[in-house]
Amino acid sequence: MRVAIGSDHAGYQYKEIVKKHLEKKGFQVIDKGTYSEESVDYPIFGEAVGKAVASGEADRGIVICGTGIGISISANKIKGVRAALCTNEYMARMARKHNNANVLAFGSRVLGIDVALGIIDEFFRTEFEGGRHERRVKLISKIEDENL
Ligand SMILES: O=C(CO)[C@H](O)[C@H](O)[C@H](O)COP(=O)(O)O
Repeated sequence: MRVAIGSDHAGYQYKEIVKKHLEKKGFQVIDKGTYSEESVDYPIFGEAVGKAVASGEADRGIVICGTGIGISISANKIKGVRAALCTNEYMARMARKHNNANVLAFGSRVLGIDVALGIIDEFFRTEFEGGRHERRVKLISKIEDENL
C-alpha cells in the first residue's frame, strides 16, 4: 500500500517516526513534507496529501499538525478525500468501517506517539463495512458534486 504523509512544523517529528513505523511494516511512504521544524502553514500539506490520495498517487494518507484540526479541514477540501481526525483506536476503526476514510488525521500536541501509532495500526488493519454505510458515503460524494 502507498501512503502519502504530510505535516506542518508541529507534526514534523511525529511524521518522521510514523514514516519509519510504516516502512517497517512494508508500506510505501510518499513524503509530502514539511521537511524540518521551521514554521510553515498546514493547508499546504493537507492539500498535498489530499491531492495525492484523490489522484491515485497514494492509496491512503496521513496528515499531522498540532491538533490535527487545521490540516484535516484542508485535506477535506479536496474532492474525494474523507479525512478523519481521530484521537483513539475506536475512532480510527469506525472511520474505516463506517466512513471509508482515506486520510487519517491526528494532532501531535494532543496524542502521545504510542497512542498515535496504535491509531495508525487500527486505521490500516480495518476494512470498510459497506452496506448501509455505502449509501451514506455516496451521499457525501453527492454533496461534493452539488457544491463545487
Ligand atoms: O492547525 C492547527 C490548529 O488547528 C495546528 O495545530 C497547527 O499546527 C498550529 O496552529 C500551529 O501553531 P503554531 O503556534 O504556529 O506552532
